[in-house]
Amino acid sequence: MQKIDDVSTLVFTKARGGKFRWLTISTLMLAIGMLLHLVSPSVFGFTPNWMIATYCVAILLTKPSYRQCIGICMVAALMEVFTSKAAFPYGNFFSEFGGALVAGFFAHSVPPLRVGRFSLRPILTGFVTTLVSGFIFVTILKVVVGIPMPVYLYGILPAVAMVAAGNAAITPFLYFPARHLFQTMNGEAAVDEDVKDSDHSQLILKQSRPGVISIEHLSYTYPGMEGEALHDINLAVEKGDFLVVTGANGAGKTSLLMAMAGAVPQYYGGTMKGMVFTGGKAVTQTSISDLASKVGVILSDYSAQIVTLTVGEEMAFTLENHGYSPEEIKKRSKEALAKVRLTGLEKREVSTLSGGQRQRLVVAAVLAEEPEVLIFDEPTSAMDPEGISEFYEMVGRLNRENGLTVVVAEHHLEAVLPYANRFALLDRGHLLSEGTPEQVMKFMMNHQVYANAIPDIYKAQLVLEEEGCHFEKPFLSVSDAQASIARAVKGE
Ligand SMILES: Nc1ncnc2c1ncn2[C@@H]1O[C@H](COP(=O)(O)OP(=O)(O)OP(=O)(O)O)[C@@H](O)[C@H]1O
Repeated sequence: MQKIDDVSTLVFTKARGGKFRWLTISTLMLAIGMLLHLVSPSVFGFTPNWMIATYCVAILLTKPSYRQCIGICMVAALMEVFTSKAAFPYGNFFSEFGGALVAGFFAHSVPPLRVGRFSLRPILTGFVTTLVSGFIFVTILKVVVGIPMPVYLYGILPAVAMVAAGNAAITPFLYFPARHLFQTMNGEAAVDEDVKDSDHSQLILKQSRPGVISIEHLSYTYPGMEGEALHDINLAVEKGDFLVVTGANGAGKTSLLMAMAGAVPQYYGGTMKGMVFTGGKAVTQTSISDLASKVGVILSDYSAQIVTLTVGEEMAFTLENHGYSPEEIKKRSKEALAKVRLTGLEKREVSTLSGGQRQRLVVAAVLAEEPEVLIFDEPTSAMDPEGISEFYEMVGRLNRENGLTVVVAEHHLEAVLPYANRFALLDRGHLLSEGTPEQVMKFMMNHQVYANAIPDIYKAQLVLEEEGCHFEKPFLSVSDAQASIARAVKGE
């Protein structure tokens, strides 16, 4: 174990990909392989092994772990066993086990070996994997069926080499279009064949200051992007804080929130410098699902987080996956629904709820997991002014009464700032100012950065102060202003 004292020098790279990207891509590739296997076109008189070629492509595209490679290849072997005409088809399980290790090795440890823009790796992977897998298969066949040695040596082994050569030819023909297709579907940088994932498992990383979330020298670049979305951010979120993060479009608010939840870089991939500690753990050393039980995230597109038909089912969904008993699920659901004022709606169909109620349902489902921190990414973008006030009244209550730490990315400052004790301003990936709402608003005003977003009521206070008035508290809401002006008029 290596102890790292200065996290500012740490660099973490990860190829983009959700947890199940390898599974979806390999399923698709194997289905294509099966289809081609059944149709069996031949190349120069030899029938290539389409199943091996397609799993090589899936493994090269997604770089799954060795265990996942074996999983993919066992599915391929099963398909081969069902369709094989060989005397001992079960040999496929052994041969594809070998194939999985070889293809995994090429994906993880062999560089792309470029000739111009063209990578030789798919050719080599197709050839060597087929050679090794084929050798294992025919050798098992020889032992089990009793093939004579001369036939094995001079007939079957050369045939294996020919099939391997055929696979060397077809693998790039499958690989490059598939790569192009996934890039088009997922964005330019979806397939990062040259990115070698960092491994922090052997490092001892210590948070340098207290806080449920500590962001230390964080810089982050999305996969395939040139510029940094976040640059050298240092920010700590203490237990019980209500932190609002603001900034113009593209300032980096969502990226920062996703870094707090570990989705950056673990889900999005890319390159991260520095470190984020959430719940006392470095995000690169904790799985996203572990982080999710500590940090609940409500996305701006909250509807995408609803996966079931009724309110009760939605509440139970994640808890069931965590293995809670039916009694515990019922208790947690009831408590969480009460916190968001949706008591008694368990039987209601989600489609009959209003937008605001749906959002509160998503909050309740997250609350039922009893996280320490709630993260909201621009939660009010689709709400009317009344809905916005009601929403922040609820979030403020969860913060004050339930002791939940809250982080919100928000443009509409008027409704949220009365509940916030901390405020941060981002501008083109830089944290320009951080402190109390009053300190940061003064900074925004003085430097004219995103000053249009400052609530009018606070601007009115600044005008009055320029005229010589003095108020003890900042005007964060109309009621703050009324109370302060009333006290000033009475001369208190
Ligand atoms: N998935 C992605 N891949 C590549 N670049 C991205 C991705 N998401 C965001 N970016 C880029 O990162 C930068 C910061 O974006 P981010 O979404 O974090 O900003 P934001 O402040 O939340 O913006 P908005 O208010 O518009 O939601 C922008 O330049 C954006 O184009």
